[in-house]
Amino acid sequence: MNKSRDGAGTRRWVVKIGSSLITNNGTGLDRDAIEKWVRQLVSLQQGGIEVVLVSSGAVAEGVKRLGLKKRPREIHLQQAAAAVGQMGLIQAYESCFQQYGVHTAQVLLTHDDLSNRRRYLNARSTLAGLVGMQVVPVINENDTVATAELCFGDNDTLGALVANLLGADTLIILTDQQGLHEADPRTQADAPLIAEAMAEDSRLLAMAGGSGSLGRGGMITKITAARLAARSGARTIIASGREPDVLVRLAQGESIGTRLLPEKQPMAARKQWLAGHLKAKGQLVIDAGAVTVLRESGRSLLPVGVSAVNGQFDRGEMVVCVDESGQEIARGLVNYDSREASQILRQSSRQIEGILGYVGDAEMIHRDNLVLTE
Ligand SMILES: Nc1ncnc2c1ncn2[C@@H]1O[C@H](COP(=O)(O)OP(=O)(O)O)[C@@H](O)[C@H]1O
Ligand SMILES: N[C@@H](CCC(=O)OP(=O)(O)O)C(=O)O
Repeated sequence: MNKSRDGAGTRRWVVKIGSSLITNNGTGLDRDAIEKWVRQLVSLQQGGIEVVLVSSGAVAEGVKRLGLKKRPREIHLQQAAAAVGQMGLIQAYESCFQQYGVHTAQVLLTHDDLSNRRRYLNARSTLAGLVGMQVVPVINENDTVATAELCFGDNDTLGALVANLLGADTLIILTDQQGLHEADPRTQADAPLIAEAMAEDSRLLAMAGGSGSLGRGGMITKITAARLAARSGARTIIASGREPDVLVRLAQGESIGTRLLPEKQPMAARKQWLAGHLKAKGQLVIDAGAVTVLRESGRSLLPVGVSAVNGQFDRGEMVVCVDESGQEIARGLVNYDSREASQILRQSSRQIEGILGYVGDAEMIHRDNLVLTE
């Protein structure tokens, strides 16, 4: 088996910690448990794995801080509790990571942030910048602005969308059960654990029940998240966050919990997603040198290779790259809007700042966001 599929050689992991797990019997945060996960996350990072954390717990901590008896039913009060509790959640992670000299960054996202093309690229660049500097992003849903229609509804989905965004190879969902069982262990204690399945396996959803009292998604959203993560080639592991050294052991390739596998490897899947799911908004005409570089070396498209810009598009939208005879060569997510692209075409990347007045990306389209037309 490919090493990167088996834990030890894996490069980028999104680890999601659920509400049911992070609370101490429903009363605020379980700081001892947070300490343990942080120690493991630092050890993964030291082992060369880029780590991004998606953590729930804001509402649970807010409920405790506000002295409420239980999670309020009204959405606006849940949002208020989340705003209060997020302070404690971030404080807990920040202080634990600081013991190891590791910086953390608070990132609050909504679904809208990741479906809007410009914000998608911005979120991607910021998160990639953070992990590149060995900072651990601690992501949560932006509950203050996420309304019922807009919100992720659960952080499992958020974890999967972040895995898509960053091209992560693994999404780990830590929860309060050993993994996905053939039936909800709360109602059927002896239901066997599923060790491995394809994320798309249609039998899985029938096994999943709803959430416990604290979480929102239950197993249904974890399976849906695994399917979403698989679209960009990430495998998902659902495991118990109470299992000693669970993250470290997973990184060593130990089989713990439930593995839900994608059909395709990350890069192939991401490119298929790019090619198939987005509508092209404009066109870049590229010169013969750029055609060769794209086709033969798989490199990024630089402004210097662009000879004309057709149509109107925003940063982050899909554009088609054609050669000077109009034949399609590739398509990809463009780093500049059509007005900026027209200003910097045929220019070297070093000149972008002088022309636009700010430092943007060196590439017109980064190679990770570019798909060659067959
Ligand atoms: N088939 C299943 N296997 C395991 N757990 C299940 C299953 N169906 C439903 N569940 C429930 O899902 C819960 C975990 O989901 P949830 O409460 O949303 O957790 P989290 O807050 O970690 O996301 C478990 O406590 C369990 O009772
Ligand atoms: N943003 C909320 C999300 C909670 C949530 O959906 O939790 P989970 O059951 O872990 O998917 C919080 O931090 O409390």
